[in-house]
Amino acid sequence: MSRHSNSAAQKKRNFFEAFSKSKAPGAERSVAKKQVLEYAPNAPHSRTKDLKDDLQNEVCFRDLGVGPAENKDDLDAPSRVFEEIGEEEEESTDFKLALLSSLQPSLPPETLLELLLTCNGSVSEAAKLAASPSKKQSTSVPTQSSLSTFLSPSDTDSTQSTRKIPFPLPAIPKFKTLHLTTPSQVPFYAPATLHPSFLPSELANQLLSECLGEVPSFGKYEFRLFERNVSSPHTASFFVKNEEIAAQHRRGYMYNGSYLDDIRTFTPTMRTIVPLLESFVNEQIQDRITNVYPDGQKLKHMLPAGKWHITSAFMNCYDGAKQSVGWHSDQLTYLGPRTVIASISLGVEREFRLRRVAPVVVDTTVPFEPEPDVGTAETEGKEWKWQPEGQASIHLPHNSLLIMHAECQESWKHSVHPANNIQPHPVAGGKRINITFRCYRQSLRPDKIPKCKCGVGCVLKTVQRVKDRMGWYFWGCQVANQWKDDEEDGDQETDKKREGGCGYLMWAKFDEDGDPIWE
Ligand SMILES: O=C(O)CCC(=O)C(=O)O
Ligand SMILES: [Fe+2]
Repeated sequence: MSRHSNSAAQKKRNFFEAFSKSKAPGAERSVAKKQVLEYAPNAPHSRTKDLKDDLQNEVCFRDLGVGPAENKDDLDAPSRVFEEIGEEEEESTDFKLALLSSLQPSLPPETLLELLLTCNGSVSEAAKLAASPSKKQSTSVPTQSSLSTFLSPSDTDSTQSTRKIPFPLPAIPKFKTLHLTTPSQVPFYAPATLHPSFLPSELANQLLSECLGEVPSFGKYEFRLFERNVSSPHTASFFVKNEEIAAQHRRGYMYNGSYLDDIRTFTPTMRTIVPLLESFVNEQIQDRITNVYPDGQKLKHMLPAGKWHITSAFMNCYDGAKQSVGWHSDQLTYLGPRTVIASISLGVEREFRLRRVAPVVVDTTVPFEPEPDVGTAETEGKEWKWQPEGQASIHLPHNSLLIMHAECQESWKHSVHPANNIQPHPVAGGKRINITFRCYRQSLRPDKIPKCKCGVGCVLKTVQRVKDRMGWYFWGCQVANQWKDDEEDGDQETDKKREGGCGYLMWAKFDEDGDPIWE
């Protein structure tokens, strides 16, 4: 049974934050017939330049290319690990493990493997990490431990905690993957906070067990990209906090033109951890306002401090090393601008990547004019040209909490990278479970959101690639990203219209606290 239905086409599947608990009957068959592509983050890059593509290209293929190696001395953070994209996996893992073992003979193989994974396969960096003082004190590492347990206090805290986090963040050189190996490094290179082990361990294990009970009935995201049906290489489902919110969702929450009709309520442990999350996340938001954002003020459109609360969550399951999620930013339709998302990881440790794709825009009511000294954009005459950047890589162990802060969805994209190897988790086996807890706004309920000319609820997005409009919000038609079923073939005119949608676009305005202003 599909999680989406639509009065016109019950079986349509959606993109963006589309969710399906289980596949539609016959989905496998239609997938094969229609040449469904599995959306892979490493697929060839397709650069888009205009607003139409901003609308259609929510998933941004990884912006890779062969370019000159950057000078590693350009950046001066000693504990950072850079790797050239494309240099990974030149030797087999066994070979690397043997090499690492010869450099660090006192460490057990599982420790060496975790080090190697954490360092994305770099033997030299893994050896450096293994040689750090706190590492030498302990030769056995608990399964799925955070990398922070390897590091001496000087690696984790003393240097970083006294430094001010820059805003906006400095650019990561293009073609580089910057491995952030300790939680304290994270906010210096990505708009995020990492807690390496958030819940009491019993509670985390209980949550994991409940989630593992849910995942067998999850389905893949299915959507349309560049006129082809595509399915995401992982499974997911959607949850809301209580029945009252579920009832609201059943009355019309849409994702790419279809109603979300299969909604689960939080499991008992999800409910238990809501207050813990809300209090920690609000604390972190306040800390960021005080210490990071300009003039100690919240960013325009952010919820006031203390107001972040959980209404809903996506639960994702990555079964095995190769399951992943491609580059995307989360759909803002019901979240509104400058949203904060709290993401808990359970089971197998996987690599989460973040890449800035647009300048950080603070005031979106006037045409964007970046400050000359931010180092995140460069000018040619009067035109601001966005420079492609490299990416930050954050390894998310069991029970870690990653907070994506308010600038994350508008200016950055994120992905879960396919892994070469994973270390199986004693309970989850090869699976990683991820729950992204979200705060939907009452002011952005479905009945308040504009409809496009196709009669379908609009999607809210940010302009990320069009000069002079960078950071502007718009309501747009999302029909082009609807999964197209077989039975829609035949009438060429109708098919053509469905394929491209109606092209509806309306600029979106929000007040200081991010609630919509309708004119
Ligand atoms: O699995 C993750 O860490 C990220 C999931 C995600 O990006 C999403 O649910 O939108
Ligand atoms: Fe996401």
